[in-house]
Amino acid sequence: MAQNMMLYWASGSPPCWRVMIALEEKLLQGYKQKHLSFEKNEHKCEEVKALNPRAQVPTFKHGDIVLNESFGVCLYLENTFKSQGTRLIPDDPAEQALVYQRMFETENLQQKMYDVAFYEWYVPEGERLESALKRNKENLITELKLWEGYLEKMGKGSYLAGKNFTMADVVCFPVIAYFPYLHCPKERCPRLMEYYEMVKDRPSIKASWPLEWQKKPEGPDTLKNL
Ligand SMILES: N[C@@H](CCC(=O)N[C@@H](CS)C(=O)NCC(=O)O)C(=O)O
Repeated sequence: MAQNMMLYWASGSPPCWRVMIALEEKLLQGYKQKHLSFEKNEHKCEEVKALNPRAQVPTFKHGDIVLNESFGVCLYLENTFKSQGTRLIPDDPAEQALVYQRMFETENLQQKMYDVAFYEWYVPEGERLESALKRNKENLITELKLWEGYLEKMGKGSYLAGKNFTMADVVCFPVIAYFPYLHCPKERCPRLMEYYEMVKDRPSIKASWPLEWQKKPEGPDTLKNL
């Protein structure tokens, strides 16, 4: 089944990681894959460009079907292989609504984390402002408080959208994993860090753990002063 799937991916990319977790959860191991290096600009190759006009990863193909948005790939896999592996989107309307809510809210957490963690990467030297970085940090702290509140409300041992591991966890875990990796103080998000500890050894997550992180478990300390 998975042999006619192809994933173009790069290590450490949260969008790629979430697709890989979904593939694992849906028992689609054995898919074809190409690991591309950002450093070598391999994601800009003609093979990817032919499928994805933005030349980004993940780029995913199943037979003749091409999908290159990570949330889209995750939803496609769940719908196409509903009864295979972990059920990631519940049928109950209220539960389903919460899964979708947390899934798409992840974009906020991801962007606000990037705006601090990768500020120097995104903003050329002459355009950097202390005041902008400070504002980005404040925005990220406010966002983290929301997620802390969600976990607090659901109680200890809960996943992001309730008592079961769902698509909300598939898409958000790779973003949450960046906080300890980039040295975010635990006090900023103690509940998220408890959640991280609970989920990090799940087989789908371990099987897809970023290769660079395996070699060097600590990343740069760009979230240290949050
Ligand atoms: N909305 C896309 C975003 C994909 C994306 O931003 N990919 C990044 C890696 S995390 C990328 O390919 N960056 C290289 C580039 O844009 O040149 C998704 O969720 O799949």
